[in-house]
Amino acid sequence: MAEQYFAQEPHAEHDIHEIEFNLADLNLHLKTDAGVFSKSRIDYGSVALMKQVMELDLVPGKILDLGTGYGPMGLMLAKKYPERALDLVDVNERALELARTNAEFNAITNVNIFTSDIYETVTERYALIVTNPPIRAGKKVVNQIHEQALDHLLSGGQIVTVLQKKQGAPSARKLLTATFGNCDILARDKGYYILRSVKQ
Ligand SMILES: C[S@@+](CC[C@H](N)C(=O)[O-])C[C@H]1O[C@@H](n2cnc3c(N)ncnc32)[C@H](O)[C@@H]1O
Repeated sequence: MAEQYFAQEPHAEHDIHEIEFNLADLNLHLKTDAGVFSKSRIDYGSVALMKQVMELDLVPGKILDLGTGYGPMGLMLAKKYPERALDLVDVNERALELARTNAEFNAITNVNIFTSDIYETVTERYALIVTNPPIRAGKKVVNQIHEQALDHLLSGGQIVTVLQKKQGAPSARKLLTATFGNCDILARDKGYYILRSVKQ
């Protein structure tokens, strides 16, 4: 069976790619590799999510990118909010190493990049949690990411997530609504739903 992108220590032979991520007037130059999610281009869902997130008003506080991969979302937010601290976490060590390299290469210093299985090693509360959740890791993991966000957000903090309709966006919306008492669809883009819940 092919190795999954959420393997903790991928063994796939290295295949370094360099890609650009441009959004608004911000630019990132990113290295990707075999064994990590969406190595050839920034995932469509991640771009769709980021377009919405860049427009949000946030309460003061830190930002968490849960399942950061090689860092496209968290590093872009770090550039947008140089005055905020960000935590970027994943279980895939190769992805985390790339995210660290990418932070350094883009001269980004306001990020802390570390291993966390879902929220296992996350101790803070955040103004914003962004996630393009690991659908292939299974519904249980995706549900935990959404449900447990409530305990890791500040009052007024928001979680923004992206799922395709066919990969469970409607049931994720139900769970988020049950957990937070609210869940907006910020955008529908080619079958991707960008969902946002706010901690009251
Ligand atoms: C759909 S990818 C998104 C990656 C990146 N945010 C992007 O936009 O390209 C989901 C990420 O979640 C990570 N992941 C899988 N299971 C996880 C878990 N239990 N805890 C934290 N991250 C996990 C995967 O390794 C992968 O990097």
